[in-house]
Amino acid sequence: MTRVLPIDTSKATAAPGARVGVLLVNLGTPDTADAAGVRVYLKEFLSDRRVIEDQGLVWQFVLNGIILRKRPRTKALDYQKIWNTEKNESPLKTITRSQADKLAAALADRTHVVVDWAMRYGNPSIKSGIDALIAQGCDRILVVPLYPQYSASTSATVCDEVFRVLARLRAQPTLRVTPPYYEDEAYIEALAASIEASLASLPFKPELIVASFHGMPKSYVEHGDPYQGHCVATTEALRRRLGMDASKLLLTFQSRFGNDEWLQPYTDATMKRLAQDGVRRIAVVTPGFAADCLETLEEIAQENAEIFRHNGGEAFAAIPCLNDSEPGMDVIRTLVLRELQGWI
Ligand SMILES: C=CC1=C(C)c2cc3[nH]c(cc4nc(cc5[nH]c(cc1n2)c(C)c5CCC(=O)O)C(CCC(=O)O)=C4C)c(C)c3C=C
Ligand SMILES: [Fe+2]
Ligand SMILES: [Fe+2]
Repeated sequence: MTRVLPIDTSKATAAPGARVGVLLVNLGTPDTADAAGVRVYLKEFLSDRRVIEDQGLVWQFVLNGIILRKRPRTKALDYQKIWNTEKNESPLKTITRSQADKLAAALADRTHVVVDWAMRYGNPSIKSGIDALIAQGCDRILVVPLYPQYSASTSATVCDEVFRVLARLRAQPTLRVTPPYYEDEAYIEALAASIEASLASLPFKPELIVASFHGMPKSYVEHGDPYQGHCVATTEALRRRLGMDASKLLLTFQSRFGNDEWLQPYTDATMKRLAQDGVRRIAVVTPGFAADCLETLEEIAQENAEIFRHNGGEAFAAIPCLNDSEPGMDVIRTLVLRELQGWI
């Protein structure tokens, strides 16, 4: 008996040609800054087993009965504070698109390279990105998860989704995925340059700098996720490059979600403690985010600034992420060109 693969050939037939596709991928964000948009986004995000590892009945009840009833409304208000009203989209989308445009411009002399971008959750989806690259004749694709530090909840889930899309294709493109770049020279150099430039432009001199990374449940690391080690390696490399010790460049973890213990020290508790201990002027850098987003523009620059000031702090600066800046694009370009070797 002939076995027929259940393959979707509607859009994804490869055009003849030998082009190389580069797909930048970041986490994802709601399509609209209202409760309905945030609900759709959170439902997809928090139903991912890579993010919430125990998707059992208790979680189904908590997610559908509690979180998705309340959180979309409160988070929509947060998104409204940072929304790009000109483009009517989340900053994460604006910045990721610009990173892709600038990378395409930098690779313009390689006419057979096509650059596109996608979001792991929401839009534009990874499927639409891969379909578009294949439709332009790409038979090789380099996927670039925009996370300097690897974690299963971010980098691995990008690969999961890419492989789900490829699983439906008869004529699959050849695939490469960029590795985490948590201590690459270009990345550390770009972070250091951006910190030095920000410090030089501030109207005050911070007594210390806090490097705040997105947190995760401690148990994920105990089960083998290398994320914490990557964050430590980035921070230590930055300390060496800036000539600062652990008392001048602190490492913290933000964005705790739920009641489990997450990686410590927590950013918000550190803000409170520092201010109460008499620190008056600080700067916060967020090296784990390739682009500014809700977690940097609202949680750090607004919420944590407020916690610091409320407890006696006087001056707080949130240093922008590398985004599509010259040093930021240097990181992405260097990574992509290195991983495209042999293909271009
Ligand atoms: C268990 C939950 C979560 C884990 C683990 C997690 C890891 C993780 N996340 C990022 C990057 C981003 N997260 C963002 C938002 C966000 N993250 C979680 C939960 C977990 N993240 C939630 C529920 C949300 C949505 C906001 C909220 O409801 O609080 C974002 C911002 C997206 C945006 O729209 O701007 C980013 C980016 C990393 C790097 C990471 C790795 C440990
Ligand atoms: Fe997150
Ligand atoms: Fe947050």
